[in-house]
Amino acid sequence: MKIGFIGTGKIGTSMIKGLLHAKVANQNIYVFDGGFKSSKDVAKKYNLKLINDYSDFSGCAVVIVAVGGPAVPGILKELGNKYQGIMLSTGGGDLEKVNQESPAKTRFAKIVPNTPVQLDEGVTAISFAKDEKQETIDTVKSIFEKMGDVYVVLDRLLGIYGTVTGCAPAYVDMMIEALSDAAVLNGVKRDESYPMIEKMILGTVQLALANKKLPEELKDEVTTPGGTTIKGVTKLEETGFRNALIQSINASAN
Ligand SMILES: NC(=O)C1=CN([C@@H]2O[C@H](COP(=O)(O)OP(=O)(O)OC[C@H]3O[C@@H](n4cnc5c(N)ncnc54)[C@H](O)[C@@H]3O)[C@@H](O)[C@H]2O)C=CC1
Ligand SMILES: O=C(O)[C@@H]1CCC=N1
Repeated sequence: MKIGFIGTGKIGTSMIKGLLHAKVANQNIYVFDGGFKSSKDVAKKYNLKLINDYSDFSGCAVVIVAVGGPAVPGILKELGNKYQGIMLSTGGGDLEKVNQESPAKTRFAKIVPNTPVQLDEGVTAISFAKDEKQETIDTVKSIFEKMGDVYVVLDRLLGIYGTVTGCAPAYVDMMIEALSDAAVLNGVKRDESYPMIEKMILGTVQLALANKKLPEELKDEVTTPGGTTIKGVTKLEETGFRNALIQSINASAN
C-alpha cells in the first residue's frame, strides 16, 4: 500500500517513522516536495519517494496532510481535484463540507495521531463523515493500527480525544522533567534520574494495563498508612496537581 504525505514536520515525520517501523517499504511512502526544505530533508534521510505535483499521488491509498490549520482548506481543495482517494488531515478541516465539495471518488477524514506512533505505541483518534463507506474506514484504520491503537470517534468529540492522547504526551514529559528536578535537588545525578523515572512510569502503566485495576486501587497499594507516599499525595492535593491536569486538558481542548 502506498501512502502520501504533505507536510513532514513533527507529526508527519512521526507517522513516517511509524510506517517504516511497521515495515512499509520506503519507496511506498510518497512525500510532496512543494519547495519545503523539511520535505526534501526527510525524503532524503529515509529514502522516500519525493514528488512534485499532487497528481503524482495517484496510486496512493491515502494522502496525509500533516500541516497546521490555516493552510489546510486550500491544500484539500487542490489535492481533492488532482487525486482520487482518501485524504486525511491532522490539522482540522470541515468534514462534511470538504466531502461534499470533493469529487465523488475523493473521501476526506480527520486524524489526531500522537508522537508515540513512531514506535507502534501510539494512539490515533479518527473521525469520518456520517455516511462514510466501511471500505474507507477499514483502509484508514488498518494504516493507523500499524502504529498503535485507534479510536473512531464522532467528529464533535475528535477535539477532546485528540487533546487527551495528542497533547498530554507533552504534559507527561513535563512531569518526567519535574520529577528529575526533585531527584537532582536531593542529590541524584541528572543522567541517572531520567532512566529511573522513565522506567518507573513505564512499569506503573504496565501494571495498570496488566491488572485492569482502577488507578485509585493501584495508588492504595503504594500508600502505606502513615507512610511517606500519603505525605506526598497530600502535598499534591494541596498544590493542585489534579486540578492542574484537568484545567490543562480543558485549556488545550477549548
Ligand atoms: N505534533 C503533534 O504531536 C501533533 C500535531 N498535530 C497537528 O498536525 C499539524 C502539524 O503539526 P506539527 O507537525 O507539530 O507542525 P510542524 O510545524 O512541525 O510541521 C508542519 C510542516 O508542514 C510544512 N508545511 C506547511 N505548509 C505546507 C504546505 N502548504 N505544503 C506542504 N508542507 C507544508 C512545514 O514546512 C512543516 O514542516 C498541526 O495542525 C497540529 O495541530 C496533530 C496531532 C499531534
Ligand atoms: O500542539 C498542537 O496544537 C498539536 C495538537 C496535538 C498535539 N500537538
